[in-house]
Amino acid sequence: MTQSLQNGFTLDNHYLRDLKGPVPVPTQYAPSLGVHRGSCPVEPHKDQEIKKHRSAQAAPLLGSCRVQTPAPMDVQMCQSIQPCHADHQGDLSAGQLLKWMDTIACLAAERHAGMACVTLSMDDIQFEETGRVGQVMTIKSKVNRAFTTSMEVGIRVSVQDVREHVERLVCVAYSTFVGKPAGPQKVLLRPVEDLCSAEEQLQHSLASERRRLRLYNEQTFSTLMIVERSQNKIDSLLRSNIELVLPPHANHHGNTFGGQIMAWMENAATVAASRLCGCFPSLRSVDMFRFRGPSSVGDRLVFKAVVNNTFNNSIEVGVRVEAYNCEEWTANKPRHINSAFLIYQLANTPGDVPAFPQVTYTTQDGERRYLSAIVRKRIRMARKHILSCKEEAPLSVPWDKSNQVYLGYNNVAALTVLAGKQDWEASSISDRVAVYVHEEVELLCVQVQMEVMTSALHAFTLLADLTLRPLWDNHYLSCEEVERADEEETVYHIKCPPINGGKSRDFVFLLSKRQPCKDGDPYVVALRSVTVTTVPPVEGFLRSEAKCAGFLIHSLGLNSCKVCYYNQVTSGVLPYVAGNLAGWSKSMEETASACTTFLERDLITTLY
Ligand SMILES: CCCC(=O)SCCNC(=O)CCNC(=O)[C@H](O)C(C)(C)COP(=O)(O)OP(=O)(O)OC[C@H]1O[C@@H](n2cnc3c(N)ncnc32)[C@H](O)[C@@H]1OP(=O)(O)O
Repeated sequence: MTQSLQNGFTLDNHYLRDLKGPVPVPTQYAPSLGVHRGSCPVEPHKDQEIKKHRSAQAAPLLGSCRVQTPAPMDVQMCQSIQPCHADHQGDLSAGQLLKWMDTIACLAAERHAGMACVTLSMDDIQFEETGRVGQVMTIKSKVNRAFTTSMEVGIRVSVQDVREHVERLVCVAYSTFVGKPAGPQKVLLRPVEDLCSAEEQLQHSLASERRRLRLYNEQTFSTLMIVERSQNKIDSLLRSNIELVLPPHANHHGNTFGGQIMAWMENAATVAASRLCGCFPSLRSVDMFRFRGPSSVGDRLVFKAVVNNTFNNSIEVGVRVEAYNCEEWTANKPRHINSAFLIYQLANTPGDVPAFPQVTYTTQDGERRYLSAIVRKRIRMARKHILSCKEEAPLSVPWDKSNQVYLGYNNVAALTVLAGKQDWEASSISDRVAVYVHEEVELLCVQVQMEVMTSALHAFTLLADLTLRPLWDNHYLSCEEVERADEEETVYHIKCPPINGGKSRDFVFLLSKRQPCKDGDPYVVALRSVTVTTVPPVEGFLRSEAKCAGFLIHSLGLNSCKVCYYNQVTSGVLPYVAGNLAGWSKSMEETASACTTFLERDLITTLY
């Protein structure tokens, strides 16, 4: 049963949702020990441990204060979309949605911290749907994990047409909040405990991975910001907009409401995007809003929006927010309080090929923004795949010797199709190694090209013997031959080390190798996962799968060749390439160099 409360908040008999003011707490949600939430009773002996842990957590620490608070719960808001929330086309304005999301996330954060909190950042958001006037938006939030002084709040937004009873997902977002310090001391947060459901546990562990990504993102942003400050040129496309912060724009602590700042940013970006396109592109995603410093009533906020680059079906608009109080305004000394990048797409009407006008740059600063938009697109793509953690249907096919011809053909054909894909984007290029990525809707592939000073046949011989791979690839702990069907098809069992605190993994691969049929054809070494009854799951290893991977080796002359490695990224492979895709690791380049060195050494003679 659900009761309606003011401002669209609801309180139901499963979750305490309205956190405004002193709402009576049902006994099962009380923070006292020994009580349980939902179906997760606290065992008596654990009860003592938790008590000890909590009292330790509650002790004040040097230079900080520690707050003891009730366990975190879902907070939920339902809003009926009114004309005042919508744009001129009757769609819910993204700015209004951002305000609701920020409010609801803040309430979850404040419940966990037991004190006033401020938004530090809101991560990338991908909007899957929009809402229309008359529909109902449901926005839920929950603290997934508290770190030291910051905590991650997960936000889920869905929309429902009440006549249809079908709820559609609008977006999932993650905000970071910190306790609002009363003085110079930072507030240390107690950890999130009593993770009952598998989903809560999953989100708790994923939160630290997401944190890693956002802190890495922060470094990238700061580098960009340093360049921006040092170059004081304004591109012709840059548009400025000013807002005066009035009392209705403040939050419940008297600072400028974060949701309002995001809504103004979205407005500035939308104006820049629609002026460029001459139509109304829709906001599809946002690259992290980072609240760098506070602003308050009376500040003038200047929003500088510029279209950085246009791609095949999207454009990126950068928005920078500068705040001035009266004195700063006179002295022309702004405070940089926020920056974000917003991605727009044209609505796809059937038969329409969306086309964006090309952006050209005329200044050095314009060029920097143009190029960094390309880099951000790649990082965004990587983060999307890393964070989506999609469950896949089983990818392995049963290995059956009687079906060897078909399986081998299938293996080689899949690699040939993968290699034939167009639109590979360069990710890193050095003298002898180049890494490329290719993305389609649900598909992410990587390609590593190496120039090797050895004959194509020599490289093929070494690469087609997978038992040699641990000698140059430190992603391989070991590789054992399981079954050699004939000269061309062999099944191997590979064990891989754990990465980034994950589990060790193992794979069972069918390797199919082919010599060129005619001059100019490449040598082929194709790999895909198979299931073999003689290799059951191994304790301590997570059985993982690869759908399509392998090498194409092109001869460039007697003693040189180009080796191209391809991999269609699956959830089992992703942990090993995630760092590369997001830009914090160079492991692919390092492995490629090790491979080149290995192929150029005359190992055949030493090993046989
Ligand atoms: C009703 C909705 C609520 C609102 O309207 S709030 C109004 C809008 N927000 C604001 O005005 C806040 C403005 N910002 C600020 O005042 C300061 O930046 C703020 C939030 C106090 C933080 O300042 P500092 O403490 O100096 O920041 P810090 O560098 O020491 O980091 C503190 C914790 O944050 C983390 N952090 C840094 N950059 C991050 C990022 N990009 N994304 C997520 N987390 C990030 C950092 O690791 C640290 O966390 P931890 O202590 O390791 O747990």
